[in-house]
Amino acid sequence: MAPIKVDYSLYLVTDPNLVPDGTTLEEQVEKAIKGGVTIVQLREKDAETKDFIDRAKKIHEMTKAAGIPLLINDRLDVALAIDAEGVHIGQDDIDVATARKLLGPDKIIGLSVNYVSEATKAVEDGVDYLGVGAVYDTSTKIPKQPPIGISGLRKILSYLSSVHRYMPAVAIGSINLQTARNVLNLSAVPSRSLDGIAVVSAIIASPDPETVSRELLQIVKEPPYWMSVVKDRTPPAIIADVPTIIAKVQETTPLVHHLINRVATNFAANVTLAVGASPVMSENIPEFADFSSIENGSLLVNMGFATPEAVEMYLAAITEYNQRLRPVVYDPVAGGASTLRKEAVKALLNRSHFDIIKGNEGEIFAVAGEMSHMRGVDSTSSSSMEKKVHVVEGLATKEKTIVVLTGPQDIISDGITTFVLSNGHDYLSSITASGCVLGSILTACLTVSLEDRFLAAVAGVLLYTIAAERAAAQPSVRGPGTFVPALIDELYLLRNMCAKGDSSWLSAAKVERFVLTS
Ligand SMILES: Nc1ncnc2c1ncn2[C@@H]1O[C@H](COP(=O)(O)OP(=O)(O)O)[C@@H](O)[C@H]1O
Ligand SMILES: Cc1ncsc1CCOP(=O)(O)O
Ligand SMILES: [Mg+2]
Repeated sequence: MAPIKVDYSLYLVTDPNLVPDGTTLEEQVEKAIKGGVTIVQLREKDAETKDFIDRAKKIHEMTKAAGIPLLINDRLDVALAIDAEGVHIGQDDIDVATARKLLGPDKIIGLSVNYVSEATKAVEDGVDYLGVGAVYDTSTKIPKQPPIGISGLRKILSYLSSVHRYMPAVAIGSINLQTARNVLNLSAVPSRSLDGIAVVSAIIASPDPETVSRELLQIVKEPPYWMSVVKDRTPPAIIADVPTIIAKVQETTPLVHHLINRVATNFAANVTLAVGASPVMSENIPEFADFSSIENGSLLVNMGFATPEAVEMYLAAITEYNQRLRPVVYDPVAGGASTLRKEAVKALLNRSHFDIIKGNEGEIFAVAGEMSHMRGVDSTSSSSMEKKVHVVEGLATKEKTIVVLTGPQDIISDGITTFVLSNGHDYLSSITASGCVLGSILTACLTVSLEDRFLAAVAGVLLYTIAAERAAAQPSVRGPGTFVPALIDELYLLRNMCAKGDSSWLSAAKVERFVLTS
C-alpha cells in the first residue's frame, strides 16, 4: 500500500511525441511542476532502456525537489533502477500481484481501468489508485477501448462508493481547460467524486505548461460551479421574485444563441424579441468561440434536426459555452422518437453540462433513460403525476440541472424542490414549436438569473403560459392561426408591464409544490 498520502489532483502524464519544437520534455515537465502538478507519470513507449533511465533520473530530480511522486509507466525495471515512487500499469501490462511482489508494499501501483469489472479486480488485487478512461476520444495513444464518457466514469465512481476502503481515482482522456469542469463535476455521484484529472497533451504540448497547469489545478480545487444554494421554496416566495427576472431581461437584453430547427426559427426569434432579449441563429462552428465570449450571452440547443453533423455542431457549441461558464439550455426535441435521436441524447449528455433541460414527457423520459413513448415530436405517453415527478427529480439530481417537463401541466424541479404549474391554453398544443419557443424564453430568463436557475425556469414558464391564456381570450383570436400573433403581442405587453412594476397579471398563476410520498 502506498506509504504517503498522495495528492492526485493534477496528474501529469508525459508523452515525448507531443513536445513543441524548440523545447524539451524535461523543460515542459519542469514548468508544469512550477504550475502545480501534484504527480508525474513518465511514459516512454519507444525509448531504449538506457535513454529511458537517463530521462527518468533527470525527471526524478525535479519531482523529488518538488516533493511529488514520480511513477514510471509499465517499465518496472526502470522504476526499480531509479527508485521511483511507483508504477502505472495497463490491463495488458505486468499483472498487479507480480508488480507488488517486485516493488514491495511501499511503492505506488496504479492501474488503468475502463469498466467496473476491471475496477473490481483492481480493488481485490490491492492497487493504490485507478486511472479511469479514456473519458473522451484521445489522440495520445491508440485506444484499445472506445471512450467511456461521463456515464462510464459515473459507473466506476458509483462502484467505488460502495467499496469498503477508499480507492483514489483519476480520469484520463482529452481532459483540458474546456472539458475539465464537466469531467470533474458531471461524473460525481452521491458520496464519491474523482480525486483528480490526468492530463497529457493539454500540458505537454502547450507553449505555456506552467499557466495551463495552474489553471487546471484551480479548476480541480474550485467547488462545482453550478451548485446553487437550494433554499426551501414555496410558490408564493418564488412568484414574488418572477417580475424581477422578467424586468431584468428587458433591462439587459440577453443574447440568446439558438441552435434550432427550421420549423421554429422565425417564431423563436420573434418570441425572444417579444420578451426583450436578442436572438442570434448561427450553426457556424468557427464563430462559436466569439459568441460564447459575449457578456450576457447564452446558448439554446434545440435538437429538432438531430443529424450526426448537427450533433457534432451542438457539441462544439456546448464545449465553448461550458468552458466559459455561460448558460446552456437543452431541448431534446423528439429525443425518444428514433434510435438515432436516443443515441444523440446520450452523446450530448455524456459531454455537456446543461443548466436547464426542457421537453415534453416523451422527451424527458428519453433523456432520463425511461421508456419513452413518442410519435415524431409529440409525446404519446401519459404517466401519473407521481411517476413524472419521480423521473424529473431523478434526472435533475443526476444531471445537476433544472428539469422542465411540459404538457397540460408543467413540472419544474431542481431535484429537491418540485413545482407543478397549471397555466396555459389548449391552443399551445395546436401550433408547432410551442415547446421550442418556451426554450427561447427559458434561456433568456436563465441568463439573468444564473445564481437561481429554478426561479428562472418558473419565471419563463409563467410568463409564457399566462401570456397564452390572455392571448386566447382576445376577441380577435378564433383559432391557432390568429393565436400565434396574439401570443407574441401578449409576451411583449406582459414584459412591458413588468418593466413598469405592474405584475398584476401574475395573480392568474396556478403553482403548487409537489412532494413525492414514496
Ligand atoms: N393541453 C395543454 N393545455 C395547456 N397548455 C399546454 C397544453 N399542452 C401544452 N401546453 C403548454 O405548451 C407549452 C409546450 O408544451 P408541449 O406541447 O409539451 O411542448 P412540445 O411542443 O415540445 O411538445 C408548455 O408551456 C405547456 O405548458
Ligand atoms: C415539427 C418539428 N419537426 C422537427 S422540429 C419540429 C418543431 C417541434 O416543435 P415543438 O417541440 O415545440 O413541438
Ligand atoms: Mg418540443
